[in-house]
Amino acid sequence: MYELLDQIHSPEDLRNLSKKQLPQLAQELRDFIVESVSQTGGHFASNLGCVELTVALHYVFNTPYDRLVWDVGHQTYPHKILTGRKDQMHTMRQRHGLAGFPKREESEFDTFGVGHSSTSISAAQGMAEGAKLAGEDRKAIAIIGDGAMTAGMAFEALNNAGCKDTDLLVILNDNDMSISPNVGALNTYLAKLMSGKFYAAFKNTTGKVLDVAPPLKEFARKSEEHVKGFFTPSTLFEAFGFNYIGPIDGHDLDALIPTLQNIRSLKGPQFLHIVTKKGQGYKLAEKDPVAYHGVSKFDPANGLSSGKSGGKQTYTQVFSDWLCDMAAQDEKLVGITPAMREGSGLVAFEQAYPDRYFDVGIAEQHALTFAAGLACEGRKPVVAIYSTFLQRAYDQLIHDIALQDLDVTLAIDRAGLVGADGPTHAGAFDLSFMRCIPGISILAPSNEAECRQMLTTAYLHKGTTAVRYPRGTGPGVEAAKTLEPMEWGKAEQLRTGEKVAILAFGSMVTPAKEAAETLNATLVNMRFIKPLDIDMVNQIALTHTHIVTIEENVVAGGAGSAVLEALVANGHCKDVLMLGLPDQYVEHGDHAKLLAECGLDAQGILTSIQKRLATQKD
Ligand SMILES: Cc1ncc(C[n+]2csc(CCOP(=O)(O)OP(=O)(O)O)c2C)c(N)n1
Ligand SMILES: CC(=O)[C@@H](O)[C@H](O)COP(=O)(O)O
Ligand SMILES: [Mg+2]
Repeated sequence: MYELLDQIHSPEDLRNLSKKQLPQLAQELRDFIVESVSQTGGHFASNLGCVELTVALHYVFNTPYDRLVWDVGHQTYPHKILTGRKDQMHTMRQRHGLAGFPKREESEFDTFGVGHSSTSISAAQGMAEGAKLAGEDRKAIAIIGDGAMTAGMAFEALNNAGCKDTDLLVILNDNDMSISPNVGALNTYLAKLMSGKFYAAFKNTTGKVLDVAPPLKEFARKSEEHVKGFFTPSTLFEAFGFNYIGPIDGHDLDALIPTLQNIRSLKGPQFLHIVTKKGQGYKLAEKDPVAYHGVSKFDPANGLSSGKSGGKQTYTQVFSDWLCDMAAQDEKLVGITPAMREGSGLVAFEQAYPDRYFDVGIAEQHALTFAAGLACEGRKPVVAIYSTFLQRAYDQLIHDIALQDLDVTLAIDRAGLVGADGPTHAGAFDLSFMRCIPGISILAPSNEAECRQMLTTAYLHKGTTAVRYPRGTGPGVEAAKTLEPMEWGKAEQLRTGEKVAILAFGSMVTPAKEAAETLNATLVNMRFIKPLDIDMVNQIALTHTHIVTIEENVVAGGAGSAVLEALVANGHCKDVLMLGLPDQYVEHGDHAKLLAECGLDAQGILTSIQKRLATQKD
């Protein structure tokens, strides 16, 4: 039972509370998040850090008329709870349940769909300009973390918004953390602001007392100057044309609420810098915000279980081991991550080779062009990147790397569906968008051992190469300790059957095995999407009547399309069934169940082929 929280069904209810009741509400909200996320899993520490800010925003602003635009969106559980979704929190990130990120279809309070970072300022500015054009006085507020603030897109938006007189409020939620500790010059700069004249008291208090909270007179004066246009910038954000306010304690409602109320009446671009603690209120998360960034189910009394999973190795672990082993063999190897050290498996590499490790912040575009520069100087860059985030760096992949035939290896994790994070994070498109780039080579392993071998193969191959592998574990084929490459461009025929040939790519080789057995079909592990093994395709076409392609990528433009193109180019006219992800966004949920929904589990593959055969006469 939550005395106040149970009565809040919309922000209207929240706005009917007295200010005095808000600290209790915040405490209940925090308790509820601990209870609920410990039962469902999901993003955790950032949500605890955002409780007071969320209460204050919905209290002060007239949501949903006023637009709250959250960056990344992994910190929006308090927002979801306060906007009528408390009773659905137990469905978090499950199929047909609540999404882990804001989603426009889910609620009118979710003004903008997110998952990828650093979009909030642009979107909020668009909304603010839209309101102005419509003659409406609504407010637009972007809430962005210090990690998300490091991306180029955020600065593109500041650069644009700061020269307009549009009413836009940017709130920087600075907790000195990205997923791992935040990096870069901006982070150093924010730390300086923190330790400066404004904020001396915060660090040594329980977070309740501020020397200068709220600095109302100060910001009223500054904003008057700002409007008059003769103010001298003293922070980076002022130099960008914003009226800078802060830093203030983002856990202190007595500071947040009057500050926001005052800002609300100000005109032009406003920038509020708040300081929070990731994991606030749950000691274990405060102590280890990296581990508690995203969690699986846990016992709130004891925290995350520290015992090893004991299960199979994940592909990420295979990559992590390979990277360290290859780095030991080749001193030219350098490893790059755009802010995904843990997720991409670079922790061990950073520890062993700190000088050759580069966390460039949330900056995928920069990560690739930076790799290109290193390659120009004879280094051998390995960029570890999630498939979905590589989308951000498409031009850099073409223009800065492949076009110049630079020797860069992309280790593309989370290729295919990712499960609970849903469509914003699915690696559904990389085969399609990379396959058309001249000069690039693309490999997809069917198991862990092959993953290691392919990483070696790609790394030793001169030129731009990509190895794409899925989230989580594979079939459990233990990787060798050696660094042996495989034969370049050659597929592997796993089974010889009759009439039907299944050409499977990467993660789809294992589920295709059952169908191949049942149908007495030929099964080929294609291994290379580019260069495609044309000899194999020709030989299959000459000896089979039906060809089936299977991939964990959208069918449109993917690996099956490559096979189709090869068949046409070589004059084969065959019945081809192309299986893969559909031409729609696959929602969040359990990975295996989603694959089954897409017909990409063993049974689904068999059924699709049988249906097709039933419609064909040979
Ligand atoms: C374009 C993009 N790259 C990487 C990520 C992965 N990612 C999600 S949250 C996060 C850290 C964000 O840090 P911050 O904005 O400070 O929020 P905090 O987690 O500290 O609350 C990262 C790197 C992402 N969502 N989008
Ligand atoms: C919000 C975000 O982008 C990350 O926290 C992401 O959810 C991590 O995904 P993995 O769990 O697959 O590393
Ligand atoms: Mg942060």
